[in-house]
Amino acid sequence: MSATRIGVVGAGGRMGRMLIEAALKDEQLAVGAAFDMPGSPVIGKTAGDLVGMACDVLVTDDVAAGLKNIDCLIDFTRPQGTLQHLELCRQAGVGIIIGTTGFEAEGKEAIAAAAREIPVVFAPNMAVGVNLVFKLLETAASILNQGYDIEIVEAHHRLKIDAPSGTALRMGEVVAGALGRDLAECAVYGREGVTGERDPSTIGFATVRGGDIVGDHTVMFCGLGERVEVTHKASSRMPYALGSMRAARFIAGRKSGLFDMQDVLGLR
Ligand SMILES: NC(=O)C1=CN([C@@H]2O[C@H](COP(=O)(O)OP(=O)(O)OC[C@H]3O[C@@H](n4cnc5c(N)ncnc54)[C@H](OP(=O)(O)O)[C@@H]3O)[C@@H](O)[C@H]2O)C=CC1
Ligand SMILES: O=C(O)C1=N[C@H](C(=O)O)C[C@H](O)C1
Repeated sequence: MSATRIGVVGAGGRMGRMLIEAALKDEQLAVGAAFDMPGSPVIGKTAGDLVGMACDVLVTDDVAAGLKNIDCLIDFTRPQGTLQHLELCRQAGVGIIIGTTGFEAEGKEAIAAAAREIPVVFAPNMAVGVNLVFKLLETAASILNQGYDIEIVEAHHRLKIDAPSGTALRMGEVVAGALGRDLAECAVYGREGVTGERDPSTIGFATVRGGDIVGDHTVMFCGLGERVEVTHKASSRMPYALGSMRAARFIAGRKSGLFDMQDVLGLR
């Protein structure tokens, strides 16, 4: 069987480089294209240059042209860029894996609409461990469903631009869903001043930003006399990249559909 050819957009970014490295080490995948922003210092370099490995695919800013050389695009950029790339993929009939976070509702709707024509994996966290945690949270919330206050704490590096993280928000959705609540109605994003006593129906979020923290998430179920904490800590971005490689293999040969990592990992 021939290798699935992937393209990486945002190739010079933290995740872009990790994705190229993971794909070059994967015998079932090949790097067919690499893209970054016009004017980026990585344009004109090879994908291999970015990771110190052998690969002479040039980094270009012409996504539309490069889609001809790939079966699937992997996008960890920014919502505005991702939505442009999504439209190009839709026009070219190429599948896309979206790791970008920070979308508004309109952006999520555009992704769902495109998935009616092309295969899309869209997940705020591609790491297997985090996706296991989503399942653990369903169980925890369904058992600790009364008398426990839920607080979600996340910590990331100083360069992260969105908050709370996409993963923290998904954790909130999972817990809210298991408790029959709507996160949009019960989320509290930070507290300041005289807040009054805690409303037991709320799910609180707290965000830490600093240094080179790769990504920590803790969901706390705080009762009287006991507290359960479910924590995931990433010490490398490679688990996100390896999950993305699994997603690339998952959509190979599919015609359309909106999937997440629970689908890719068979956890649904
Ligand atoms: N789902 C998951 O498992 C994970 C998701 N993420 C998410 O992935 C995204 C990227 O994270 P990270 O790699 O740390 O970020 P970086 O800033 O390191 O990389 C982003 C890359 O995208 C490029 N870019 C920025 N804007 C655009 C645009 N409009 N069009 C095309 N390219 C663009 C940047 O180019 P330039 O540098 O020239 O601006 C850069 O190469 C974030 O949303 C993050 O939350 C991160 C890790 C895991
Ligand atoms: O920006 C990051 O770094 C990360 N972003 C994702 C998120 O917002 O959840 C995933 C991971 O936590 C790293």
